[in-house]
Amino acid sequence: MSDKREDYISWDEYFMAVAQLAGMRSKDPHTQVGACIVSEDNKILSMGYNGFPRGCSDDEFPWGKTSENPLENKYLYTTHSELNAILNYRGGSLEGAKLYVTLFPCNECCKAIIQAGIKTVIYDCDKYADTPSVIASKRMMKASGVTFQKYHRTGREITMSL
Ligand SMILES: Nc1nc(=O)n([C@H]2C[C@H](O)[C@@H](COP(=O)(O)O)O2)cc1CO
Ligand SMILES: [Zn+2]
Repeated sequence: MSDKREDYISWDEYFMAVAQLAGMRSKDPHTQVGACIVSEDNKILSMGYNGFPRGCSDDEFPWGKTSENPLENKYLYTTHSELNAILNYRGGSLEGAKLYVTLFPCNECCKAIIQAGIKTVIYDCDKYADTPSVIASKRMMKASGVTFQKYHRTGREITMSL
């Protein structure tokens, strides 16, 4: 009998890699975010990335962020990866689920995460940690019993031929 492989990827590597892969679909030139929602028993339930809502053309709506006119910037139009992942799930309840996300959730997604019943957030980057949005998000997660933990990078590199 042959021994099993030992260099298989861990659950955390697997789900964060799926979140990263989803983020690669984003058209945002500055920040690409991906999310993957996983059940308590490690089944992938949903995925999402940041982008404009259905029907709002990636070629017609603005991707910039520096115009003085807010209507000419992306912020009023983008759906965040986490909200997309929640809304993409049509299978019922997300109660007790885990969310893998490449960037810490903002306060708006945080509210959706809490109300959807997601109980654990595993995030990679936290580049907006000092903003009121992320500070508020962490405050709400703590108050409502949603635990958040930083993903521990392993340094493993994965290459794929497509
Ligand atoms: N957690 C998040 N999930 C997301 O999907 N986003 C999206 C919204 C924008 O499309 C982009 C942020 O743009 P910028 O301000 O870094 O140029 O990432 C942003 C955050 C930050 O809280
Ligand atoms: Zn958000």
